[in-house]
Amino acid sequence: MSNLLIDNISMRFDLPSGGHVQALQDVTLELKAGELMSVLGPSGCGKTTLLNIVAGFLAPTKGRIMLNDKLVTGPDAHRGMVFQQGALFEWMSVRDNVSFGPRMAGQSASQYGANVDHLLEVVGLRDFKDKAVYELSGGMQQRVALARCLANDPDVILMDEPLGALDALTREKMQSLVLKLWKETGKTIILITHSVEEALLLGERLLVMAPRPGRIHKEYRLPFADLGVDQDLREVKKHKDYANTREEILSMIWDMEEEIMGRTQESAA
Ligand SMILES: Nc1ncnc2c1ncn2[C@@H]1O[C@H](COP(=O)(O)OP(=O)(O)OP(=O)(O)O)[C@@H](O)[C@H]1O
Repeated sequence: MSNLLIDNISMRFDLPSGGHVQALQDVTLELKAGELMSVLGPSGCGKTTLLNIVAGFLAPTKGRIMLNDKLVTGPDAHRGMVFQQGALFEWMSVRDNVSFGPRMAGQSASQYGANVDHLLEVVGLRDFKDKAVYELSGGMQQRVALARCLANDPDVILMDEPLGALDALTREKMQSLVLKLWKETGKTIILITHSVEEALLLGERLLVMAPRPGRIHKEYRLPFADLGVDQDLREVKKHKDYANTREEILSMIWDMEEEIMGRTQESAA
């Protein structure tokens, strides 16, 4: 099982105009195998940059990523990504999308078949396996994206606003599905979201980041994700600590955004 270490990461982007953006500054985090961390913060605080560095798509200017005591030097199958829009192969069937990774890894149909069928069952797509992706709704496409990621059996799943494009009801159903998959597979998950409610419901650990430079502002350990595995999420929201924590985080992010606006207006004046 995986242990993920984000070790003193900084990321500076040099701009063609000559300036630079300090997207991340001294970010250190450790995730144990099977932990689910949600990440929140105002726009531009470095959430996506951090996820891209953990995935190995970007090399940090300082620090390192270690997975199971091995240095991450580029993308590989140990870390799977799920994006806001599924990045699926539109022309392939649902089943071919889900089995894509194992096929590319050289597995035969008899090797991957049972697991792919199991995953299609778990995400509720058994009866849609022969449909083309373009025939599916947005929520179903995200189910395919989740199953496709799991078919590669990554140690860590990185999700960048995976439910952000869905309508409210579908989003709620998918939040329950993410919790179910988390418990069933025991995967380590980092999930970026702009929704405070979603971060509360899905984050066993919840990280609030601050901008300019992007850094860790505060971390919470919360009971709601565990409760949501067995309970209706609407019931979980009635938990005595839910509303207070929600208010606290909302005003924290509101204050950060006010400060950014203030700074922007000062520099424009
Ligand atoms: N390739 C790049 N070149 C220059 N600047 C970049 C690059 N990628 C990101 N940035 C800057 O780094 C900062 C962090 O960006 P990032 O996309 O990681 O933030 P975010 O918190 O994910 O934002 P959002 O919530 O809007 O998606 C921003 O100021 C962004 O403009």
